[in-house]
Amino acid sequence: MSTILVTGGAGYIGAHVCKALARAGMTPVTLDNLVYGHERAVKWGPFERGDIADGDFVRAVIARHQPRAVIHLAAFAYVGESVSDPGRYYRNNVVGSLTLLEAMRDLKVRDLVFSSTCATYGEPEQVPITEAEKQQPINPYGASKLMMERMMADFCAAHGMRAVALRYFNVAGADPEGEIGESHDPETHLIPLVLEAALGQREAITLFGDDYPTPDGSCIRDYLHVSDLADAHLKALTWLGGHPGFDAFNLGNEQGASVREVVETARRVTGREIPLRIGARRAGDPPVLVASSARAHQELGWRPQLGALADQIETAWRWTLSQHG
Ligand SMILES: NC(=O)c1ccc[n+]([C@@H]2O[C@H](COP(=O)([O-])OP(=O)(O)OC[C@H]3O[C@@H](n4cnc5c(N)ncnc54)[C@H](O)[C@@H]3O)[C@@H](O)[C@H]2O)c1
Ligand SMILES: O=c1ccn([C@@H]2O[C@H](COP(=O)(O)OP(=O)(O)O[C@H]3O[C@H](CO)[C@@H](O)[C@H](O)[C@H]3O)[C@@H](O)[C@H]2O)c(=O)[nH]1
Repeated sequence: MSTILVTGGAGYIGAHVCKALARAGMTPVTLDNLVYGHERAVKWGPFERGDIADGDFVRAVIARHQPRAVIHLAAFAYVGESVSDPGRYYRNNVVGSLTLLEAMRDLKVRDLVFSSTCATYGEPEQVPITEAEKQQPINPYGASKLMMERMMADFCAAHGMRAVALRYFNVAGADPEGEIGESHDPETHLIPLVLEAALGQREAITLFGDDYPTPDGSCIRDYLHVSDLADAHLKALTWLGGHPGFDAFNLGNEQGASVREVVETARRVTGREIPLRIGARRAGDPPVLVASSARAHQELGWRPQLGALADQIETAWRWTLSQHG
């Protein structure tokens, strides 16, 4: 059986990746320090609690489990916080990732799939965004992810590694079978906050800026279901086998939805009231981020199945109800 080390496997996306790996007959080994993750989400394969920045620990985990590849999701991912506390982001996402890369180099684990982000593009010149777009991040979170991409490319060139950066757009929804979902504390993502408002746990949702250059004035994002995203990791692992060096893929649905549209869709799906207040813009938010995933379709043979925003919100709503309902 093939063993895959999954850093951040106790987190939202990582747990869905572990489930997909197990379903495909592989053994995921979760490495997570639980700073944001949950031990109860580690349901498939062994759990190693610790920090990616602890080189001795990472080396011991690799020596013990002999993974054939690493999927690296462990990171801090709050855009707003990265603007107010950049050191926290560079330390965890850059220094921590470098420690992991060095451990892989030392123990000769060649293959790496990395959680990157469309935030590495900053404010794109062309939408939909292809991989050819210039990477000019406008917040430290995006910059920290871009730095890791550069380190990966250099390690591939110097040490014969094979690595792929998956540049996710906005990840949404929950496991359609209801086993896992999104449970962040603090929660900053739009859809879970909207659903908390639908549940009555939060008075209203604040719209961060209604004066963007978009048709309804609110920011547009490309929402991708977390199970579709998990599937792309499996496809990327297979693809790496025949492709030495570094490469990157944009992963999205190629459709934009505005914040107002997300709220409207959630009202329809839940049948509940969701009060909306207009607030100020949030620092570091580009107006429009929509993917071109043509390369991922062609090269990886990946196609999202849950493209409709209403379906994505529906899975998240069922998860929310199961946790709080
Ligand atoms: N959620 C999104 O929309 C989105 C979009 C683009 C990229 N990403 C990236 O995907 C990855 C996963 O995101 P998520 O939404 O699942 O976040 P998450 O916070 O739920 O998961 C991250 C996990 O990493 C762990 N972790 C953090 N630092 C660690 C460290 N130093 N050592 C060990 N474990 C550590 C946390 O405990 C957590 O379980 C992140 O790298 C994020 O940047 C997320
Ligand atoms: O209470 C809220 C929360 C969010 N938003 C807006 O909703 C949109 C989506 O915000 P959010 O769900 O916080 O996602 P992003 O800030 O777009 O960031 C996510 O998506 C990025 C890729 O686009 C990833 O890199 C990040 O890790 C991930 O957190 C943005 O325009 C926000 O300004 C609001 O108006 N009100």
